[in-house]
Amino acid sequence: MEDYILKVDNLHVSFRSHDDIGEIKAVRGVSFELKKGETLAIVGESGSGKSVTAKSLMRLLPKQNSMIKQGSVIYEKKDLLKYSNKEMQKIRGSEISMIFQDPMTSLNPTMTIGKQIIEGLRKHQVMEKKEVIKRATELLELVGIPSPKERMKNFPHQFSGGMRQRVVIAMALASNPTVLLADEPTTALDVTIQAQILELMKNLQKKTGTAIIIITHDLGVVASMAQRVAVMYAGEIVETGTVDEIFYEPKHPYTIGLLLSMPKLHSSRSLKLIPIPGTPPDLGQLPEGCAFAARCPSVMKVCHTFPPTMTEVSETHVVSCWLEDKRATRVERLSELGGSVNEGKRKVN
Ligand SMILES: Nc1ncnc2c1ncn2[C@@H]1O[C@H](COP(=O)(O)OP(=O)(O)OP(=O)(O)O)[C@@H](O)[C@H]1O
Repeated sequence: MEDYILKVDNLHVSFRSHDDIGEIKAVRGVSFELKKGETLAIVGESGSGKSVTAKSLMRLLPKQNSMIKQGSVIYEKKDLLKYSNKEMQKIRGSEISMIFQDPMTSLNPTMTIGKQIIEGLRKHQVMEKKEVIKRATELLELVGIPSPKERMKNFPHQFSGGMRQRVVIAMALASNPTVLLADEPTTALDVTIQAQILELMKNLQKKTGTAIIIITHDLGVVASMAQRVAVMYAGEIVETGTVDEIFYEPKHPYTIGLLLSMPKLHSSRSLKLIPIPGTPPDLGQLPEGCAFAARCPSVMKVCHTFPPTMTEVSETHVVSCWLEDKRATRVERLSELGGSVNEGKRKVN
């Protein structure tokens, strides 16, 4: 029996460029599985395609300039990419919910919080008025809003940023979704509130068994929330593994660079943060070989010519890098994180 709830296979998403002649390849062959009740983190630099991936699953991409070119998103044995808009509307917000970085994206500023939650509940279930009000109040209580009955009468601007995000979580979880997509849900919040919101999401997940995809560039969030991590670079997943595999045995030079450039994991002040030199490639003019080659401290000749394919490191750990590919001759491995490989030994069969 399949133990995944969602399976994304070879997803390709492009945008038409502003001048209307080029193609921006924002997502290029993304594949992953989400298991029941687990949390998968998608990490990567800004512009690596994390949000576009999540929005594709929800079919929330802008219609005017985006194209899902290839791939499938299997949920409940059916491909969501083949659903009609009407069918998708039924799934969205009920079986699959999404939380965005800015809670105001999901809230209507002109409607009271109570009315919005009630409308959300009624969209997906037939409920008596009294029952629906009771459920809405319970939801606000569940996410830690004090005096929920009174707060139902307030408008979004009468809540703080953290409280608004709690309301959005309450709305997203109102229908007990099987999958929750959380796109940078705590980025806009201060550290204490961030910790509270993450704790809240974890507790709710324990109760409901919801599987979560969390998009973040904060490795502290990954460590506290996720069991597995997918690392994205220039529209591709370059490495996937358990949190321990990614944090303690990263294989892709980009993952290593990402870990070294992030402050959250360094408890000791003496450790210097090392930014990844260079910038990601233009998604409208991608290089022939590996998209990371131009920035890679361990680059080999082959990397500039042929794109790498996925190599299995363990049952749970895969990486798309020539350094791990048996077809490339053995190269001197990085002696320490961030070190560079001896240029003279970079030869490929
Ligand atoms: N509406 C759009 N129109 C044109 N191109 C877009 C659009 N949205 C995204 N893109 C392209 O897709 C790329 C990936 O964007 P995406 O929002 O998925 O990045 P991200 O990894 O989520 O970054 P961030 O962490 O900053 O949110 C962008 O660099 C951009 O080139």
